[in-house]
Amino acid sequence: MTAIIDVDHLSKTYDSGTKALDDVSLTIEEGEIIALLGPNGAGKTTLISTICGLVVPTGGTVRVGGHDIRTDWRAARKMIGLVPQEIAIELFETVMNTVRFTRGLYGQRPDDAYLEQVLRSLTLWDKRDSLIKELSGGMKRRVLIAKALAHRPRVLFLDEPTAGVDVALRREMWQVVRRLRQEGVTIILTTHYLEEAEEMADRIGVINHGQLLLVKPKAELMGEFGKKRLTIELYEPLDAIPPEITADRALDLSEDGRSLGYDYDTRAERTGIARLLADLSGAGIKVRDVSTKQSTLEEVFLDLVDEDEHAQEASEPMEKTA
Ligand SMILES: Nc1ncnc2c1ncn2[C@@H]1O[C@H](COP(=O)(O)OP(=O)(O)OP(=O)(O)O)[C@@H](O)[C@H]1O
Repeated sequence: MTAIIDVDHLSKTYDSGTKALDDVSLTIEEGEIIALLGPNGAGKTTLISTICGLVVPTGGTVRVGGHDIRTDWRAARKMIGLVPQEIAIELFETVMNTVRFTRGLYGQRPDDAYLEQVLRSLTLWDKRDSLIKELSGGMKRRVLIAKALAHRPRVLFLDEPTAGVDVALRREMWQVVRRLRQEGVTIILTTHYLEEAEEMADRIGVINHGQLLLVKPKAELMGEFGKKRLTIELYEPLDAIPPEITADRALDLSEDGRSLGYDYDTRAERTGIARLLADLSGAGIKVRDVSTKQSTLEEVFLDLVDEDEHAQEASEPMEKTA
């Protein structure tokens, strides 16, 4: 695969003094779907807006298809489509005219055959002559995608594509995005829905305080940071875990004393499960059932952000309490 976007040591400090991006470097391969996760105010929109040339960086460079977004912005922008967070479109215009107009804005020749293909792929073709104000919220969102695709970009940015959208519509949007990827469009999306990233992304980037904490293939992220929890149900309740069992293990006993919880790292060469079960048996503790649960992306994400918060706190100078 070849890199279509190359972000190198990008920084942005707004005039207000807010440091929204702090030395972000990121390479995005052609044809992938990458999800950017981060809490409110982490810098996701700023990163997208800077790559799209809407926000001027205070440091670093961005190249899109080899074109620098500042010195060669016309060529860079042609390759990009942006679906913004807010629905802001002319309500008294038809769907078809809306996308035609956007194509014109990019200085491209009319190409109704291509726009028909776009509207069909977004199941908007039947609505081509409807006014935007007559459409449902989900259809309006799809018009935003159609607009972003009107000039045939190779990279599509989706800023929280399903914020405030119901579950059925969210799944529909996911299908739309997958279809676009099949057509070869590279997709960068920001989301607050971990399920969305888990469902769709090839790679996941986590942003906090303007810094890119990591970017990893989804499977690797889940495997590397994922922990598993083993639950051991007991025949007889325990008042406390015998000391010879606790040893140096991360074990906990449920309130009713009927089950033991054991957290282990999926990366570890030895999980210690066999030894734990042997020790339980040796102590005469009979096991009724065992089950395991893999941590979700949500838990992995919260752990990462939490770790970063602690690291930030530790690096901040202590306030004087005079
Ligand atoms: N135009 C602006 N002027 C000044 N500060 C801004 C501007 N836009 C964003 N910020 C600040 O920069 C930081 C990053 O904001 P940004 O919108 O990029 O975060 P985000 O991760 O997209 O957040 P959310 O998930 O809430 O959309 C925040 O502290 C925000 O208040």
